[in-house]
Amino acid sequence: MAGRPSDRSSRVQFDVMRFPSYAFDPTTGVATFDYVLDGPDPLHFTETITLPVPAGDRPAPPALGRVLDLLHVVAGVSYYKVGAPPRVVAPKPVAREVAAYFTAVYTKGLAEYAYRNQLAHVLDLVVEVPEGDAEPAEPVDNSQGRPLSAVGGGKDSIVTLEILRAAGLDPVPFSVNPNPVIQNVNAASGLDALAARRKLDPRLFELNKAGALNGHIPVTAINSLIAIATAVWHGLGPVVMSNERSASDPNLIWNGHEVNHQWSKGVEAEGLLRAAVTTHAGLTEPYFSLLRSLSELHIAQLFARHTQYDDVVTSCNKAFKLHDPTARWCGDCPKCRFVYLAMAPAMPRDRLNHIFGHDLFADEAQVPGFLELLGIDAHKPFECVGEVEESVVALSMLDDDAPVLVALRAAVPAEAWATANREDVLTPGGPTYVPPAYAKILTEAL
Ligand SMILES: CC(=O)N[C@H]1[C@@H](OP(=O)(O)OP(=O)(O)OC[C@H]2O[C@@H](n3ccc(=O)[nH]c3=O)[C@H](O)[C@@H]2O)O[C@H](CO)[C@@H](O)[C@@H]1O[C@H](C)C(=O)N[C@@H](C)C(=O)N[C@@H](CCC(=O)O)C(=O)O
Ligand SMILES: Nc1ncnc2c1ncn2[C@@H]1O[C@H](COP(=O)(O)OP(=O)(O)OP(=O)(O)O)[C@@H](O)[C@H]1O
Repeated sequence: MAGRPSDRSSRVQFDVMRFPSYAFDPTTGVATFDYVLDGPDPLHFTETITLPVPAGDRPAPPALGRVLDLLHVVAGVSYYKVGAPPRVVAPKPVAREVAAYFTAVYTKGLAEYAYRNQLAHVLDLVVEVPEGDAEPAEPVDNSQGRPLSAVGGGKDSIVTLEILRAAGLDPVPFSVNPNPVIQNVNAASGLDALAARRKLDPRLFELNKAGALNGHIPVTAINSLIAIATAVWHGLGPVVMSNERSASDPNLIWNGHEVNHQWSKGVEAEGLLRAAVTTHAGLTEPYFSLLRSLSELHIAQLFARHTQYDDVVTSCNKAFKLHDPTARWCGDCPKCRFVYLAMAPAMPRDRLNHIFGHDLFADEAQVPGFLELLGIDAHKPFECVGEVEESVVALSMLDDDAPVLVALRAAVPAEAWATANREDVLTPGGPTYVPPAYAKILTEAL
């Protein structure tokens, strides 16, 4: 069928998503991943991911190919969402742990997309795996290597980088598509960083412009596998993430399923990814989040110790858009409001306003947005923000009479104050996969 992309994506039914092939060139670091939404009138896509090539002709180890096998399937979510076919068929036989990870990424990772587009079947998908035995992986003991520390430009990864550095672990900063924010954060760290490039198939943007199905994808799962592939090729140790405790909390329940905007940052995704990589690629210590036990409020307090990033740190997601990004904080979105509130108890107001370039507590138009964070009148926004309790505790730690604070104090009901416990929010807790040696340095840093 000919026609504009919208005709093809929004009217044509696709039967199945397939993964025809991928290729990797170790001389350039370029990997190309092919996808097809199959049906009477199929759509083909190719994504290109360029890994940094290690110095000294370091050969690509077998484990690298194994990690790329996983990345091929996981990066397919961007293209799956164009048509949401009822079947997804993985390209080759894999172990149970790997199949479970694939299914979780396509269901839980796409839950917000499914909810917003009312595509209930997406949450019930089971990624099909061809018959046959998965070839076992050779064990690779990577636990003692230099950690690769994923840097996203925001406060959390800065805190991790500084904890690893202070412990003498000589971390290697790493980012996918570092934009000026990330480049400036790396420059402020003074450490030599690695970077990978990721290029979505431009066809996707044409289809989106023409009204194709679209929505949120679990981007941390993709960035994490690119980071693991880079660490493997460069002979580094574990990939260390900065995903916090509250990332595991769902935004809402829909048709009996949890919908979590941050699913691939959560602890369930972390455990499933670790199991998949260990089983399929043999790495003994592939990946963990150092900050998993901490609240955002706690991380903000740790961030406040490091003033050398004040001119560059940026957590606002609008600065990370592929097209027309803001230079830094937009000053008017849930993420800006949440991070501003979380940092406020930890630093003087003029330092906070210098970091943000905005005084959010002076702007009464922001009150409804802050009320949302405080759990009044809405579910947790589909954004990278902490728990309601963290926001209430942060507010309880502020005692000045800025106009927004006065309005918020008056609006928070008595029971919310009573249930928000500062001790709970600022005490590390919950399940983590942090290995003992790293848990020790975290404890020493707190
Ligand atoms: C920057 C951002 O927040 N983007 C979300 C936004 O997309 P938008 O159209 O406003 O801008 P772009 O990100 O430039 O995307 C352009 C189109 O490309 C599609 N796309 C992008 C990346 C990708 O890997 N695959 C893609 O298909 C995208 O759908 C656009 O059509 O709204 C989108 C729809 O809700 C979101 O999906 C975009 O989110 C990005 C993928 C993104 O990087 N978001 C992170 C800042 C983010 O949300 N991180 C979460 C963790 C989520 C997780 O589980 O990993 C967090 O930090 O808590
Ligand atoms: N472009 C990227 N490349 C590599 N890792 C990234 C990238 N963007 C985010 N990450 C990592 O993904 C995880 C989640 O990102 P997130 O944006 O929450 O973290 P952050 O930027 O460190 O802090 P903040 O929550 O303040 O924005 C972090 O471990 C972060 O380091």
